[in-house]
Amino acid sequence: MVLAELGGSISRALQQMSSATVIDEKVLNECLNEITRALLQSDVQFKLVRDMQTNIKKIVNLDDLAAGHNKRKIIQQAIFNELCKMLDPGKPSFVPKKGKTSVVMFVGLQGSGKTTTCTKYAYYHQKKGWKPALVCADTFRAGAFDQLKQNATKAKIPFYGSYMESDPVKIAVEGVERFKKENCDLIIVDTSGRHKQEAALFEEMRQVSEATKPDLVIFVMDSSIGQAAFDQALAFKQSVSVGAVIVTKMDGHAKGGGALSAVAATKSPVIFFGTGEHMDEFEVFDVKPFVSRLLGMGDWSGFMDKIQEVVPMDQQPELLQKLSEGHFTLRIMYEQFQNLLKMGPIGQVFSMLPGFSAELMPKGREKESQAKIKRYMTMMDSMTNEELDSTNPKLMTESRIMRIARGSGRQVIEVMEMLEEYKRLAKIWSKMKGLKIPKRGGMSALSQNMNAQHMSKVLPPQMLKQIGGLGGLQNLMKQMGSNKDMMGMFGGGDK
Ligand SMILES: Nc1nc2c(ncn2[C@@H]2O[C@H](COP(=O)(O)OP(=O)(O)OP(=O)(O)O)[C@@H](O)[C@H]2O)c(=O)[nH]1
Repeated sequence: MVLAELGGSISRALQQMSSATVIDEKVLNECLNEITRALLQSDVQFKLVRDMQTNIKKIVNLDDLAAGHNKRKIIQQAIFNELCKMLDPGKPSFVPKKGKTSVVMFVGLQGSGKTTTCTKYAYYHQKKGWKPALVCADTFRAGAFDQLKQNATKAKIPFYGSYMESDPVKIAVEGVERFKKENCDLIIVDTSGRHKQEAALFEEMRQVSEATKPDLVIFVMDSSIGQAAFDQALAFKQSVSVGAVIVTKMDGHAKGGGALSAVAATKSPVIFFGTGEHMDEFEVFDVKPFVSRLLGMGDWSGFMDKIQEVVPMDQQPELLQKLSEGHFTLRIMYEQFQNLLKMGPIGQVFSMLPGFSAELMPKGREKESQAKIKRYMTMMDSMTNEELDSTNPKLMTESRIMRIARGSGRQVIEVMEMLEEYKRLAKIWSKMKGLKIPKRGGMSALSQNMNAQHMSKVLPPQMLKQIGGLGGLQNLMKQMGSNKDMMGMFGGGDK
């Protein structure tokens, strides 16, 4: 069962239970069985699911359920807490410090996405001002060095490897030494994989680890390996001292359950997850937002974080001011498109919003939307400053439209379509007029000042429908406001 479906199945099971007139043990058991089935289909290990069922039964008090309390919420909260508990190994992983040399070794089976993930990890830190370096100690797979070299060159990250040397330990040691001398603060060692767990692989891991003495060993796991996750993770943990997990390929038909099993097997936290083949399709793993997404509840804080990431802090007050004035120009639209493109795949961003499932923005359509945005921006590049900064649509005369089309090599009809899109957005923005702007806290503070009315006006209609209209949105926001844990989930509480 893919992630987006799990939330739906759990919601249905809860709905059925809350519509029963009397909630007795039998009804509760049926509901929990239904949820158990959904979790198993999402690849959560059988033993974990069984323990969770037992725990929930202990927590949920039947008398509370009968006394007119919100049964759904009580059980949903219990499931939420249990899943969070499963993903929390109780101790944090080693965290490298900027400016101080750390060696991080990556291990995992062939094809798990290890090499790709090494570069993503390096790139993520490089963007934050670190000085990372990559060492290719994978001498088993022909082409592994070329792949790492290509990725590293693209991201302008120094790398080390050899076409001639066949001893992975020797390469690893040489690479680490060289980058220590060059004062790199994050030395990443990519190791060999094998198609399956075999003694030779584990022996090689042990030797590389012994020789390079990594501060952290990261186990990379493909999220689509299903119920095999627990045993695979355990096998690696028994050979090298795995201290953290990265789960890859969480996009598309990913099942999230494997992550829970990997944590249980390695007693180490998941620290990042991969959501695509590109360098920036990589996210910090945060337990509460992840579980919230697993249960189809959205990840408001992740969405706001993305916005924080792409709208520079110094531009935020200005943008918020314009937002509150309902003053929307083509230039603002251009800047917002730029920000949107920086955010990465649009579907990935929208899937973080509560109630918005990935199904609404299928993979193929994302590319289409991005291409459209880029097309619009090319047309706007042919506009004058006056046109970009005006809110007066009358400036856009027929001859100007034809000129813009010619200048950007597009059809007149496409320019008109872009202007229609501008009008549609301007209308949405005009409804934001009068929104109270918080003095501090930028975008995330603003999100807490929005009321359901404001939100309903800016959300795409399709999405609003999915949440259950204005009523559904009000409920959702009430939940966000009335429950401390839920607040944490959506970024409003003391997470
Ligand atoms: N969709 C998707 N594909 C990914 C992700 N991470 C890696 N891949 C793809 O998975 C394939 C295997 O990735 P590699 O990085 O070559 O795998 P590896 O584990 O290093 O393989 P070995 O070097 O042989 O051990 C490549 O086609 C990657 O582009 C991800 O998060 N999502």
